Order: sequence, then structure tokens, then C-alpha cells
Amino acid sequence: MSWFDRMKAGLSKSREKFQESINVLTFSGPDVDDDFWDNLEETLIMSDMGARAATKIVEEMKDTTQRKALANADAIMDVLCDRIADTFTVAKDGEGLDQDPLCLLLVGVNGSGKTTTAGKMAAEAKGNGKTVVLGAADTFRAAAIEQLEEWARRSDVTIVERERGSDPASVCYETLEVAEREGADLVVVDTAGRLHTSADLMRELQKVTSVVRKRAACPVMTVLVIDATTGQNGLVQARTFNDALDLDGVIVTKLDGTAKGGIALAISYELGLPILKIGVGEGIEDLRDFDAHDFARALTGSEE
Ligand SMILES: Nc1nc2c(ncn2[C@@H]2O[C@H](COP(=O)(O)OP(=O)(O)OP(=O)(O)O)[C@@H](O)[C@H]2O)c(=O)[nH]1
Repeated sequence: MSWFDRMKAGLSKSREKFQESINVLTFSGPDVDDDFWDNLEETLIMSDMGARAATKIVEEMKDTTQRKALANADAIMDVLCDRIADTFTVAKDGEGLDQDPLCLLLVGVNGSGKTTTAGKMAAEAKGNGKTVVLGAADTFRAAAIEQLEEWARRSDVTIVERERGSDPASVCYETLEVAEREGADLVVVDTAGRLHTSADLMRELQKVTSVVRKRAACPVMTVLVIDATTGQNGLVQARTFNDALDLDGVIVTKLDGTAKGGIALAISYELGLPILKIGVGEGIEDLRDFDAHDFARALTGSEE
């Protein structure tokens, strides 16, 4: 199955709702009436994209349909996809993952996929001929260090690690020293995850981000790794991390799971953060660039 089909399968819950909504239009004839718009707005909200993004999309669509008389289901679907895609925040030129050298600090709640994403990022960059250093700053969970070691071994990249319980900020410091010595293009730091409500975690991460931002000789991006299957709670999580750490972007994992998926849009739109990558499986190659149009097509089931 291609990665797009996996993402599509993962987003099937949302897609069925969208199709029901659009079918109402087909059955009720070509006129787009208020019920249709209400139904569509509700469907958008149900996909977890949040009321603000949903209202914006529907208002823009009403405007387009009035100007262009797009009163048939396929045309409406195309406009819907475009509006969803345009609602995502995009990274400013020169401020995305293509910066070189770059230090990525991956943060997020436990189990969101940080360690796996760090490994996939390392493999991808190494495959593109880059020098990569991984930093195992998740010193909270012993298995996380071993897991990252395994990813480093698979991709043949340097890893900086210390024993469980060490100070994560010192691991970061050492990682940046090693990265400088090796002339690394990409540094990826894996951090510990606990509940976003953990004050300890936020304090620890604030220390880590401040050390990394001060010490790094290259741009630093603090990136939230979020599990797409988290649903609406994902927005609360993202807001907590953003308030504490001033995030630069988001990586959405497990889009191959049974996600509603709209949460990616809610976070990107409401917090003004670009989606930098998406995870569509557990394998080393299951990390993809985010394409807002592909995402909108998979979410709505529009076949272009
Ligand atoms: N299906 C699927 N599973 C994923 C994806 N990304 C990560 N996982 C799985 O999610 C689980 C948790 O991933 P980890 O990388 O260990 O998560 P973590 O955020 O480092 O966890 P903590 O160290 O506890 O904070 C693992 O079983 C991964 O294989 C994805 O895109 N799709």
C-alpha cells in the first residue's frame, strides 16, 4: 500500500463523514442551501479541525460559490480541498527543515512518536548525504536511549548518550559540541515525554530549550511531535507546549492509524505553526513531507 493510501485509510473516519455531507447535496439537488453549509461546518468540526478553522473555511466557500456558481458536488469538493489546504500555516522561506546546519529539538507527550521520528529524520538526512548527530536527551526512560541507539545504528549516524537519569540539558550541551566537531548538517535531539500537564516536564524542557538555543551555533527549531489519533485534546497539548517553549513547528505522527486527522489543521491554524513532516507508519521510511493538498484530498476523499 502506498503511503498516501495508508494515510487515506487512516483518515477514513473523517472521509466517510465528508462524503455523507456532500451526498446530502447530491440528493437534495444542485442548490446549495443553508442546511448544506450547516451540515458541512458540523462535519468539519467533527473531523477535529476546530470551530475557528471550520467557520473560516465555510465562510470562504460561501463566498466562492456565490461568485462562481459552483453548485455541484464535485466542484464543491474541489473548493473544499483548496480551502482546507490554504488554511494551513506555511513555514516562512528559509525557516523550514531545509536549513543547513540545523538543530531539531523534538518535544511532546509520552508515546507521541518522538524517538521514532528522530530515527526517521536521521535516516532521511543520512540518505541525502548529510552528516547527522542524534542526542538522547530522553534520560527519563531507559528504553528510549536503547531505541535511539538502534535507530543510530541502522542509519550509521553518531549518537550522544549518557546513562538513565542524567541531566538532559548536559546531554544537549555535549550533543552540540560533538555536532560542531563533526561538522554536522543536522542535529536531532530526542527529549523525554510525560503528560503535558506535568509541570516538571515543562520546567525540564524549558531548561533544555534554553541551553540549546544559547549553545547552538546553528538555527534551532523546537518541534512538537503529536499523535494524530489524540483528537481534540491535541490542541490543548499543543497550546501548552507552545506557551512554554515557543514552538517553531509540528510533526504529526500516526496518520496511518485511525485518526480523524483534522487536529493537524486546528493546531496549524490556531497556533500559527507549520506542519513540517507527517508520520504514516512505524518503518524507517514512513516519514513524509507534508503536502497540504494531499492531506486535504485524503481527509475529504476528493479524487483529483
Ligand atoms: N502507526 C504508527 N506508529 C508510530 C508512528 N510513529 C511512531 N509510532 C509508534 O508509536 C509508539 C511510540 O513511539 P515512540 O517513538 O517510542 O514515542 P516517544 O514519544 O518517544 O515516547 P516516550 O519516550 O515515552 O516519550 C511506537 O510503538 C512507535 O513505533 C507512525 O507514524 N505510525
